[in-house]
Amino acid sequence: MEAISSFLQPATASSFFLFLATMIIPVVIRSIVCQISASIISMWPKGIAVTRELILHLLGIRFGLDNEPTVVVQDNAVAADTLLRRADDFCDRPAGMGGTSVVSGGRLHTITTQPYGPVWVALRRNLTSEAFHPVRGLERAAAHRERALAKLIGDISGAADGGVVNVQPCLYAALLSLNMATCFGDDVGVESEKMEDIREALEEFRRSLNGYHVFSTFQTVEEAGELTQEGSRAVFLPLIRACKERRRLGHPQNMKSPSYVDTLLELNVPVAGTGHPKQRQKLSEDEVAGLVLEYMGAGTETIVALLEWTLANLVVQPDVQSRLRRETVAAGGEACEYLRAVVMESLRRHPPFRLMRRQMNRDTVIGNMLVARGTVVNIALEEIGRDSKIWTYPEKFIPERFMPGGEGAGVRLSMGSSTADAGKVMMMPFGAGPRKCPGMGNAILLLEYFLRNLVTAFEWHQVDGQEVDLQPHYGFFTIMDNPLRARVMQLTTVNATDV
Ligand code: HEM
Repeated sequence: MEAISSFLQPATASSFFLFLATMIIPVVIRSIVCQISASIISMWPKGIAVTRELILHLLGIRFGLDNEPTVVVQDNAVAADTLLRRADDFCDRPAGMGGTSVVSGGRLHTITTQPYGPVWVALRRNLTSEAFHPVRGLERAAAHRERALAKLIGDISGAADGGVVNVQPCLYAALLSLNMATCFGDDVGVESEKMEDIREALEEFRRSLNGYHVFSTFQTVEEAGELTQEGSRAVFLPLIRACKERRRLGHPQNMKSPSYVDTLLELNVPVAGTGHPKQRQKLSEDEVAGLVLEYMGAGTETIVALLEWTLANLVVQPDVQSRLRRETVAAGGEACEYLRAVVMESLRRHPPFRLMRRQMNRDTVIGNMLVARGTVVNIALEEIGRDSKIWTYPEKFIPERFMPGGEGAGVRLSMGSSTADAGKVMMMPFGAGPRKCPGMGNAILLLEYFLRNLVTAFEWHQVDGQEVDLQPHYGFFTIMDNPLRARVMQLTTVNATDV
């Protein structure tokens, strides 16, 4: 009693009521408005979902920075219309929020975060015309791929504890070493302890991204971004400087086979905001570090996640695994139609990005709804690939659907900017339109390369008493909630087969 009465001394009592007025009442009002907006959301036409932030925005009510007006497009016809027919209205990404901001620590230095304009064109063109050039770039990386595969096979054989392997760390180490080699080149000696620092920086990047959810506050994202930016500078700047030194000494490797960092150091980008496209400048070291983090993050996490999901499905469905092995062996270890079907089914069923974010740069009609400039548009990539109007048993992993006669036969992943493509949209794991993923060709090549070698080198089985759990963990990337453990049986000594 004494404690309560002293708590209610006149001065404290008035602070208590002030506390009620400032803290509790807005929460109550907010909850009532949210209830109203939730009912409006439930009545919204199918195909487009709106968040309560958009309703609040339309009602003229905003609660802090995290209340961005947001639309979620769930229908593939609406998504195609949005991304292709109205591409110019959707070519920006939300600045200062989202995973893009995490990557750049809140500064617009990566391809993903650049506003649609000349700097974005220069950075993106550099990636696609060099490292990811469909012939020159991908051939340049062939030796790196072979080394990464040999490491992967060795690690899986070595890590088998009574035949049981934790798959993800082996995949991660192989993809990391491959991306390090294509990013920095062969001779910027990335010794194992440096590799460990890099793994930790990316782990930090992944942790901060996975802790990030679509409706996180701006502050959370910014804090995570600063941490990541700091860690990645410490790790990547010495390597970038080593590349610079190698260039200064005129090392022959730069001429023959430039790495991604070599191309970035060579690049001249337009000076943003001057309006003079011919006025150009070199990238700063920090900008290069941001682009390196983007390359390493996007190129490692996505491929590792998809390979792990695919192997998990092959463990659960031994008949699919046997058919894949049989047809790959029949094709002389090379890519075959069924391999492509397995990869397509994985991309449909387990796209690493559940949502893709854009921000509208003018008032536009999406579906039948007029949506204001500045609204964040989320395209629900996962839901689009699981639309039961298009896919039979959409939740099941059935590669046969992509074989001749199946509902997905002939589906194209690369919707360009042509509006004629819009009718063919059935899934878009790589996005669509001018800002679609520039790593798509490389990603498919890597998925097919590692997968065909992994199924011909090993048989993959369930661990006795441990069922494979296909539950997803939805962070920034969609990964397995319970990482895959598999019992492996070595079949052959592998000769890496490359494209
Ligand atoms: C299976 C692997 C991958 C998937 C599923 C994937 C998916 C995506 C998606 C959905 C987007 C957004 C596209 C849009 O807004 O329309 C994107 C953008 C991007 N991806 Fe990928 N990605 C993959 C691999 C890669 C790789 C290997 C790299 C490069 C190392 C990469 C680099 C990028 C970049 C730089 C962007 C931003 C493009 C821009 O804003 O212009 N991705 N990716």
